[in-house]
Amino acid sequence: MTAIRLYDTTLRDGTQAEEISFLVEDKIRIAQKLDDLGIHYIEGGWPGSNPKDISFFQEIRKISLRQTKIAAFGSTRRAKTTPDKDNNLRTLIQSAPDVVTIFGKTWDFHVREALRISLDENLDLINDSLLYLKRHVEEVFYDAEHFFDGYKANPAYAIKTLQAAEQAGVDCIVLCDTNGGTLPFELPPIIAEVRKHISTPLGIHSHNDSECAVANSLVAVDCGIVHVQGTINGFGERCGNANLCSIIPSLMLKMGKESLTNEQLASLREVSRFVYELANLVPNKHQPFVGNSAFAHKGGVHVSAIQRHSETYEHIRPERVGNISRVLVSDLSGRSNILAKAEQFNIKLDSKDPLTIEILERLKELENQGYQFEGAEASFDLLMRRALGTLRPFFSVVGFRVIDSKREGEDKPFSEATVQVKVGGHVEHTAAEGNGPVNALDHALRKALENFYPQIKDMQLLDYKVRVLPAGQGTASVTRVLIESGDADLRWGTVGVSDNIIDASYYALVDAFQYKLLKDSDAS
Ligand SMILES: CC(=O)SCCNC(=O)CCNC(=O)[C@H](O)C(C)(C)COP(=O)(O)OP(=O)(O)OC[C@H]1O[C@@H](n2cnc3c(N)ncnc32)[C@H](O)[C@@H]1OP(=O)(O)O
Ligand SMILES: CC(=O)C(=O)O
Repeated sequence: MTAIRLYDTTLRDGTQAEEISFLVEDKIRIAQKLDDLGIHYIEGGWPGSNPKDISFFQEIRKISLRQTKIAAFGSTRRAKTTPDKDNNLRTLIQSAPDVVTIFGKTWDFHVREALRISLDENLDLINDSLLYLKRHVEEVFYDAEHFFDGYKANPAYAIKTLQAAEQAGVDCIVLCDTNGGTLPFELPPIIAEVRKHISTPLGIHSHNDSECAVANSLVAVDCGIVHVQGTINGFGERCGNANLCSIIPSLMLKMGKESLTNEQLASLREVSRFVYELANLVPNKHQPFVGNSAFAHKGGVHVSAIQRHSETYEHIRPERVGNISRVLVSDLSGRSNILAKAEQFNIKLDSKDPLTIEILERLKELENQGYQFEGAEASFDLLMRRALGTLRPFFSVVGFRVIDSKREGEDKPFSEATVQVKVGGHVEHTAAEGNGPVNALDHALRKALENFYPQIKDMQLLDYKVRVLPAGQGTASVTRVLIESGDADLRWGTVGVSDNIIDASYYALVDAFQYKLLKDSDAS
């Protein structure tokens, strides 16, 4: 088996993505996480670019890492200077990394238009920059920027630029698809030609502008490339970089390549989410391998089959990358979805039980009204228990009223809710103010229920989403409210639908409180 060296550039190319910026502390934490994951090289930044990146290299030296080598990134020297006087090259050496990676121009068009120098001058600056670095740094990598576009425009010159790097004794030459326009079938003949002229180990760095960055990286490995660059979650300039969260499992589980241990591979989803969290971005649900939906089964035909054998609709075992299989319920469900959910909620249900069909029909009817249970599993659990007649009625709401008013000269509107809640034989009448009508209703319901169920105090409303569903033929538009609640142990979602937003919120809130009481009573 060939071992593949993984080179992560989340902290450099990843930060070139719109909306992504990491503090030095974030970069250090991500570097430690990637070290635990087993990444071989971490490109920490461009020290010649900004003080934050200089400080990353100062700080990371104080941290003991298991096996990862830290790489600093920069460019070949500027045309009008010499390597020893070039500020960028000097800063790279001063940052004292394990590895230096510099990029240089391969494409004659770029040499003429971007650098505005002659083709020979460019060969000199690639060669003497790398020779100079090799004298000061143990391991030096060369990123051949725009390699594939350069090769297509002028193959002889593109190869000469790689030879200029090879003659300087670099440790790896990385073929870059900088503009991300290369398609997978174009790589094998080009890489085969490169291998006739270059014996230095080769790497790949692909961008995702044609949505082929992962495919191109895998094809390159299939052509004998041994060093793969990419980022966690595919963050990177424009449409992003090659996504290591897809490349790593494909290399290990499909191509039989050595890179991480199985245990490290099983932490991939956690690493992906950690990086999303520090980037302050919502994880992409539909991300292959590590996303929430990567192994979520919705169609009844799929659910029925995966219950017989999971591989019928799963390309790998989700546990291999730290993910799980999930069954969703919707109007595309069959009995298998209902039975799978019942099992998840510890509810005994038989496929031949007429109640299974009844629940399925009720589900489809509610989805037709605008309900959606994919993000509201707690409401679906309650729906099943109501249908089975096993839900303990912890409380009922006799009625509520919400007032929202604003007077001239007042900054904010005033919101107040009153509710009448019945618990056993007692009716509790409470009123509360809130920051908006739904918040007031939430406060009033809590105030009433806390007298009977003090554990309600532990519960918080974490997220509130409203969606106005377009009117169908002959029907008014309706509002769907999804609420996420949580306590110290769990988070759960509930849903309410009505043509009135307060009423829709009321249904979702009542389910949220019901579910809290149900789960606490099941646990006791
Ligand atoms: C393919 C990639 O993703 S490469 C990485 C790209 N990342 C970044 O650019 C982020 C960090 N960059 C920066 O902080 C800044 O651009 C700096 C500090 C590097 C340079 O800033 P400035 O000196 O103000 O130059 P500016 O950004 O305007 O232009 C880029 C300069 O680099 C030169 N340059 C570009 N590529 C190379 C190269 N491979 N070798 C040498 N010089 C290069 C350009 O010719 C231009 O110099 P000039 O204006 O003297 O002709
Ligand atoms: C080096 C690099 O980031 C690129 O060519 O895209």
